[in-house]
Amino acid sequence: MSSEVIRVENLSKMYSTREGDFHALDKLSFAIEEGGFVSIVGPSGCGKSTLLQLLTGLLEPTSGQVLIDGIEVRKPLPEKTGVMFQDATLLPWLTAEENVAFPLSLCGKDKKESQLRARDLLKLVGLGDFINHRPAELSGGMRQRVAIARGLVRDPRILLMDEPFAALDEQTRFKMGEELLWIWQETRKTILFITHGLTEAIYLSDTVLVMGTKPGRIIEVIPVDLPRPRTFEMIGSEFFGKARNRIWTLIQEETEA
Ligand SMILES: Nc1ncnc2c1ncn2[C@@H]1O[C@H](COP(=O)(O)OP(=O)(O)OP(=O)(O)O)[C@@H](O)[C@H]1O
Repeated sequence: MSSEVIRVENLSKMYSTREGDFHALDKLSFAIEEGGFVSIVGPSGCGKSTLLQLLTGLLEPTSGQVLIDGIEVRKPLPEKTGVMFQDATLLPWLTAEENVAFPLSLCGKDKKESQLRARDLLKLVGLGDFINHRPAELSGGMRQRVAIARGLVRDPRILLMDEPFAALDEQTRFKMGEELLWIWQETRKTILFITHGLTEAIYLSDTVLVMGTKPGRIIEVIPVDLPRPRTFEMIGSEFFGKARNRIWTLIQEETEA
């Protein structure tokens, strides 16, 4: 039986600005089951990154709460949540292996053990032959794979991903999505994936949460009833087309409102 790993309850966030309070998120509520893959899409500025920062514990909610494993998040919990951003944010002077092992060195783990763990993860993401390469010697897709390995290094149950493949070309992006699904199946992590790509969201996820704007809120929950493994041909299916049109219409209505 699956259990709930993430619960977001009536989550609201106001930012104080020179013009007064800005209502970024309004009473968001949703839950993600263990091992689930949930994507969030919505118009620019609807509060996706704000939501992710609240989930990481980097930002405090104005009201409501985020629960991880039933416990309220009040500070970053790197042992529970791995985070990935659009920019791989690797340290340029470190090798791929050292970058992946870096979070372990911060919490005082044994160096040899950390190296072995980093090496295993680099193999998992297909970079076993690149452990001694520095970020400048890797392609954009490879750098993102190093960032995935680093996100997994403390073996968190949850991966929070904020547009991780947005800067990649279309083919690399699709390939990275396939690889992420494979890694997800291997590791059974719970993934929350923020994207502007509607096809990407549907292709990867069990559920797509569509956000509206002003203030940011969830306007529709779209279950993706497609079998796994997902295949490229599914993108041309009637279900896929309908789901994409539905999300597109919702986002257009929000941007025009
Ligand atoms: N620190 C802040 N202070 C004031 N307003 C902020 C702050 N951070 C974000 N905002 C505002 O909150 C709203 C939501 O921003 P956020 O970055 O979460 O949206 P987003 O959906 O991730 O946007 P995008 O899709 O363009 O990346 C925006 O209107 C933004 O201008």
